[in-house]
Amino acid sequence: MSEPIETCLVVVTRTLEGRTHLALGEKLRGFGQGRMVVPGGKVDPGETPRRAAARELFEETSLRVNDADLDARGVVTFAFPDGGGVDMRVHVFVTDAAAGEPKDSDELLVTWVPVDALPTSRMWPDNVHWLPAALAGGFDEATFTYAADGATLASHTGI
Ligand SMILES: Nc1ncnc2c1[nH]c(=O)n2[C@H]1C[C@H](O)[C@@H](COP(=O)(O)OP(=O)(O)OP(=O)(O)O)O1
Repeated sequence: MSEPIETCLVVVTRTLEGRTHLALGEKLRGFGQGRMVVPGGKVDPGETPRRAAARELFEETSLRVNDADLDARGVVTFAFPDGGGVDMRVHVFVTDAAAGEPKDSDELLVTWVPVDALPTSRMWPDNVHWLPAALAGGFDEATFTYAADGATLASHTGI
C-alpha cells in the first residue's frame, strides 16, 4: 500500500423532532462526486486531525464545533491496492455539539438525515460498517479494501 493520505471525517448528530439525525452532504466534486458523504477532508501539513476536522466541517457545512467537543472514535483506512482510488487513513470524530444551521458549500449540498433512514445506496459501502460502530462508542483501527473499480468493497477487517 502507498503511504495513505491523512484525512478526517466528522459525524455530526442532532435531535430534530425527537429523532437523531446526521449531517450528510452530496459531494459536488472530486473523488466520490455524487455520493452522500460524512463531512471531512484532508489534514493539512502541521495540523492535528482534530483541528482539521473542525476546519473541514466549517468549510463544507458552516457548522461550527470546538476542537474539544469532537470525540475521537477510531481510525479507518480506505485502501485501493489495484487502483481506482487513493489510499486514505481517516480519523473519525463524532459530535453532538456543532452550532449553527448547515449551509451548502461548493463541495457539499448538506442535509439532515434520520440515522435510521440513511441513503446507504448513495453512500460509500464502508459507511454501513464504521458509521454505526462510531456512533455506538467507537473502535480501534479498521481497514476497507476496494476492488479495481474503486467502488466495490472487496474486504474489510477491524469492524
Ligand atoms: N472509501 C472511501 N473513499 C474515499 N472517500 C471516502 C470513502 N469512504 C468515505 O466515507 N469517504 C469520505 C471521506 C471524505 O468525506 C470524502 C473524501 O475525502 P476527500 O477526497 O479528502 O475530501 P475532499 O473534500 O475532496 O478533500 P479536501 O480537498 O476538502 O481536503 O469521502
